[in-house]
Amino acid sequence: MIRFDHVTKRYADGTTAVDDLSFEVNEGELVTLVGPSGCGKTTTMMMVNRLIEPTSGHIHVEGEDISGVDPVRLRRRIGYVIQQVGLFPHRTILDNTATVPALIGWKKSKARARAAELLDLVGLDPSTYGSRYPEQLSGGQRQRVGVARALAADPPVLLMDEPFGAVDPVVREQLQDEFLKMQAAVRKTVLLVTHDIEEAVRLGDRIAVYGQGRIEQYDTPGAVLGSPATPYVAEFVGADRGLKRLSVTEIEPVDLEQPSVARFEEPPARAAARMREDGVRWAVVLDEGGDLHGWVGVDEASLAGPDGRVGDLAHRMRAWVPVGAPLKQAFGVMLQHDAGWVAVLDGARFLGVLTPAKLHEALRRSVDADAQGVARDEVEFDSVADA
Ligand SMILES: Nc1ncnc2c1ncn2[C@@H]1O[C@H](COP(=O)(O)OP(=O)(O)OP(=O)(O)O)[C@@H](O)[C@H]1O
Repeated sequence: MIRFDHVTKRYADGTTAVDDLSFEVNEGELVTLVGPSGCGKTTTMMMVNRLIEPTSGHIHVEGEDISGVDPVRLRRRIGYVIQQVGLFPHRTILDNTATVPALIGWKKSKARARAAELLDLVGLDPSTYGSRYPEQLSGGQRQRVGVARALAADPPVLLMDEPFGAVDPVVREQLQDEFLKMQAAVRKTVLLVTHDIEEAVRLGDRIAVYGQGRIEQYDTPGAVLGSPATPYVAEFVGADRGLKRLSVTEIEPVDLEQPSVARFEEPPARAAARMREDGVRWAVVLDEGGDLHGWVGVDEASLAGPDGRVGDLAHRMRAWVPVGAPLKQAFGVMLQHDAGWVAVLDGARFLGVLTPAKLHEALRRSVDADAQGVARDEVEFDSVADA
């Protein structure tokens, strides 16, 4: 979708900002360009919409060599979001958002309807915010308008230069979440520049880690954090990359342990006998369909009368997460509830529990899976406990 072919940019003063760069961004993919100040990220991005011309090499967008495309026509296909947003101060939010559709000749009513739709998409109610002026919005809200405006003419490609850089960390995280949700719906091809490795990891399907004018590693967040290609990348992603990796590694069924099970309808005494046999203090309570109804302790099940059902004794399971959630979330839930494990659910269905040992194993398994280029359940793995 976007392809760089041996692209070099040398400025007039001799600075080589980008040095023989080749990489490709697939359709619908969000690629983050991350690296220290002055490494050439913005130059890379601005060559895509021809605000900067390469010294040599070729860039293709949607299969077309852009050096032959009229820049104005090219930019209509490419939304552009920058940190300073650049809203027109004397135009309403609705008119600001409708700028590009109006420029390319849409009827005013159609352009405004589209703008209202986009404002809604970025979480700003057009009936409240549409008639306001930029100075009447918070920084975070202005940033959202910037995103809405860039999407207004429905361009296939979106370039974003530090789009969430100007807001505080809490708002930034919120904007990132909203943007990810939106991207899941609209699936644009996105190049996003950031100097923040956390942001790069959080947003990118793939990350390009820049050294001086060059990409040092181009891979998924998991792979970059798990197996940095060079000492430079390792240094850049930081010593706490194991922690960062927790937030990009999803819980999979292969990571889970199966605890003792007590059936919802069975007599408590029977469940208690089984728990004693298994040498455990508690069991999860499941119905016939495998849905989770909480947990029950061995002592209370032993003490219950002969007529009851396990289901009547079940305690609510507070420590749980959905399958596919990041390991970091599971870890957070464990700490929050001071629990030694968390239940993992697929809807209401119980899949197993994640323990700290299994969490560690999942992390190691995902590092190996990325290094070997295979799925996580294909990794041959000797756990510490087996050794
Ligand atoms: N017009 C210019 N003339 C000369 N050198 C320039 C020009 N624009 C940028 N540079 C230099 O090119 C290099 C790359 O700049 P670029 O803006 O692409 O970096 P960046 O990675 O986006 O940095 P930042 O994160 O600070 O924005 C830097 O050394 C910069 O000083």
